[in-house]
Amino acid sequence: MKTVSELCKQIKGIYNVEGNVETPITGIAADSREIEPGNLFVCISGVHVDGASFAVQAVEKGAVAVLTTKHLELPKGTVQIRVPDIHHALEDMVPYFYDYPGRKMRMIGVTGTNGKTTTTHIIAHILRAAGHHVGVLGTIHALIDDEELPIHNTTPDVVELQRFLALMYEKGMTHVVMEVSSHALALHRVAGIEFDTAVFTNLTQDHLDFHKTMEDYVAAKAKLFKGLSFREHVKDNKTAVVNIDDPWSKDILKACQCKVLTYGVEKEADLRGSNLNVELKKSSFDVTGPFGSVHLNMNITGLFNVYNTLAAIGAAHAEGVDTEIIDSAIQTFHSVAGRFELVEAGQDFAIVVDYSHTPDSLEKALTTARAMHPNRILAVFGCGGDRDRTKRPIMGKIAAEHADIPIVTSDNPRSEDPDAIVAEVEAGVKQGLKPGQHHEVIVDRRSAIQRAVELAQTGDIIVIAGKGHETYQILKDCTIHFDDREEARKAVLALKGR
Ligand SMILES: CC(=O)N[C@H]1[C@@H](OP(=O)(O)OP(=O)(O)OC[C@H]2O[C@@H](n3ccc(=O)[nH]c3=O)[C@H](O)[C@@H]2O)O[C@H](CO)[C@@H](O)[C@@H]1O[C@H](C)C(=O)N[C@@H](C)C(=O)N[C@H](CCC(=O)O)C(=O)O
Ligand SMILES: Nc1ncnc2c1ncn2[C@@H]1O[C@H](COP(=O)(O)OP(=O)(O)OP(=O)(O)O)[C@@H](O)[C@H]1O
Ligand SMILES: N[C@H](CCC[C@H](N)C(=O)O)C(=O)O
Ligand SMILES: [Mg+2]
Repeated sequence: MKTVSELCKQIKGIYNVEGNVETPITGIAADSREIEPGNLFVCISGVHVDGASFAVQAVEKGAVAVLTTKHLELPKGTVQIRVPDIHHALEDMVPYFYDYPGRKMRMIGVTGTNGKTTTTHIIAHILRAAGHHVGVLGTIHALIDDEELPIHNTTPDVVELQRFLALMYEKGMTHVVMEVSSHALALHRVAGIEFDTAVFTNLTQDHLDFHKTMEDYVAAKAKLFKGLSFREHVKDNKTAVVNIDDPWSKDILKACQCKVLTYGVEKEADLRGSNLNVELKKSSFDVTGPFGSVHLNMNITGLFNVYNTLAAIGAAHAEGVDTEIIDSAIQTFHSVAGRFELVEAGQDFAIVVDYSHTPDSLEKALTTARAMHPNRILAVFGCGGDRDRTKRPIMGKIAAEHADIPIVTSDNPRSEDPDAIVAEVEAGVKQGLKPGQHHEVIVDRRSAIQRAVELAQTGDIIVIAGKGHETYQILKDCTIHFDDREEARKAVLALKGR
């Protein structure tokens, strides 16, 4: 526990305190619904609401102090810490409050547009095989060894993140493998963490609603690698693991002042994959690296997963794991939920549920399906509401070019009109269609999946893209339970029962 005075001493800029500075603080929360007695409540002005409007509620729940930019009318006795910039103050205070857990464990960060979740899971699997206690933070969940905890964002805000890290340290984790999103880097969510190994997977279009340009997007990603140069604290021995085949790797390499390990398939690299052989449920490839050459058999498929595996091998190597352990762990790794996941309900065609929700990942998923030499590919996909609109027609065109039958549907429309979103996607589909090629638009996702199953013939592959592991559909007024895997299975069983 620390006092208000101790916390305030960390603030690098100006601040003003009203109330008893010796008040002890039991925890920090930016969400009034999560306040526990003795906590400091942080008022964040968000996209939807101003956290300050929940300050009174937070105090009623037991908050003893409030961090705010403006004077608030609060119950007597509540400490008010006023700062000009909440985010800067949080960066200074929160990691200190939790005793900098991100400096006491080996921290491995993975950034890039696609492949972060998959790569973090492969790295964690290898580190566990080497006998380490590993925490994982990312899109699907947080893992502390094999204990699973829910998470709000791919990379949570500084308060939630430091709380997770403190818990991981307390529970004996020696390593943390985490996805570091560009939002997190731009919004300083990873403040106070000293990364040891950082991985760059790739950079292609996404999130331009937030970053505006690709240059701004890569600059955010590069921050992770600049951070590897800090020599302020006790850690040393830092490595950047970089996909050299990606054209944006030049910008990442410019930011690195530490050891670099490159990986790739096309260009000369420290770790190079070759002789790829893909099947629906498995694949194999050769990897040549500092340790010589090995042939690897994997239970995951696709060229994109060769890249993810090379990245993971590089990170594990940087973390000092023996080559034999790395090789055998790769061969016992099983896929991540919702990433090229097969739905098998006795049908004579394949159904793949995949989390591709960007132009590049959709193309990768469809070309991987094509490499299986299917009869035809049916692609059921959509684009999220309240997200980068410019990717909609691009994804539509890609689906038309790489699938035989594109079926446009809804994917978390959020506050937007679902009909308007699918219309923007369909405009792109029309640009990519070949003469005589059939396409459909079915706004209701359940009906779209049923339709694909009805249309499927022996030897086809249906790729249901965009939602992967998600078990919900976010609509304007509510979020409903929705799971592509369940829907596909139900659709097959219903068809068989007819
Ligand atoms: C645009 C964005 O980044 N939004 C994040 C932001 O939400 P917001 O600004 O809308 O917050 P808000 O709802 O207005 O609330 C403001 C404040 O009031 C507080 N509040 C709110 C309600 C209440 O009853 N009591 C209360 O105290 C909230 O806790 C918050 O501190 O702050 C929230 C709390 O930290 C985040 O969960 C939320 O992420 C939303 C869910 C989101 O979807 N973000 C995406 C764009 C994102 O960050 N994605 C990246 C990349 C994903 C990837 O590509 O892998 C990620 O890392 O997840
Ligand atoms: N290295 C890669 N390059 C391109 N596409 C990939 C790669 N790895 C995975 N994909 C595709 O992207 C989808 C999402 O993969 P994954 O969840 O690992 O990425 P992510 O970066 O964590 O995504 P998010 O930004 O949503 O967190 C997969 O379902 C697959 O279709
Ligand atoms: N991390 C991504 C996930 C997108 C998943 C997709 N199903 C959608 O809702 O657009 C985002 O928040 O943009
Ligand atoms: Mg992810």
